[in-house]
Amino acid sequence: MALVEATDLVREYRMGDERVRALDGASLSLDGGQFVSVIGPSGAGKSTLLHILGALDVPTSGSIVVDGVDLATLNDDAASEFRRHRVGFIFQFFNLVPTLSAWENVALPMLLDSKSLSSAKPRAVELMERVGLGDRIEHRPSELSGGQMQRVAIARSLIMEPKILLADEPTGNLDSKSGADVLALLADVAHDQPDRMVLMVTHADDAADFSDRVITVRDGKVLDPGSRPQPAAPQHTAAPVPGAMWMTGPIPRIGDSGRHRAE
Ligand SMILES: Nc1ncnc2c1ncn2[C@@H]1O[C@H](COP(=O)(O)OP(=O)(O)OP(=O)(O)O)[C@@H](O)[C@H]1O
Repeated sequence: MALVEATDLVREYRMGDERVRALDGASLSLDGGQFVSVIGPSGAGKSTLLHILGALDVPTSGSIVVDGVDLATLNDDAASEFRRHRVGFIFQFFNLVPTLSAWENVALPMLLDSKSLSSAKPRAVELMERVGLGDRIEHRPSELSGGQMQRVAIARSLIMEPKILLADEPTGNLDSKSGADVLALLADVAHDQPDRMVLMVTHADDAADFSDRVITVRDGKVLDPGSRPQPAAPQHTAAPVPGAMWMTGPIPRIGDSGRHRAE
């Protein structure tokens, strides 16, 4: 079974007497181990699709199953549990807490899951090293570049070992070099584990260069709904991004540092 199976998703918004169909029968099948870009014109329904995949929103009709969980059946508590443990979110403006250090930002999801700061630290530091920022763990967000802040956000999104990473315009606020580094890191993260995937909504011109698959959304529909694995990200392996030497090696799992998350 695919990691993500969406069938005939409809999301309708009511604005007074008017109805807007943000999604209008969108279907999609996605496998693990892939970096998938979602492109399409403004207002096509890309963000709406991403929100539904991440259990931030529910469809008006249609079915959405992620990692074997039927999201339409979840109550609020179960949806929040699903988001905490199975989904990582990455945003255009990083959403880091300015008063916390970089590693504390990375550890935050574990604190929200009732872990102590001290027990979360080794894992947070491991992930900071994984994204190439082992020498920036005590820096505050204001002391980091945009690209570095986004790498902290990626480390944070990984700390609960999610099955899907959802990124909404993650390079929209970055220069092209930092943006390419972030895209290469996301591709690397997707390829690390066969049961994890990264889905990114983007307008970036070079996104396709790093993606295993590019999906177009138009008028609330997915134009290519099939699951179609393609050769793994040729660009960043064939032609490494300059300065991206930190993008090697598997992401350490929580068990590697002797801790376990509560289920
Ligand atoms: N909360 C809402 N209430 C009413 N209409 C909404 C809401 N959210 C989205 N829409 C409408 O649904 C449609 C799809 O919006 P969506 O944000 O998914 O598009 P998008 O493809 O992500 O666009 P962009 O590339 O500009 O971010 C748009 O017409 C939008 O105005």
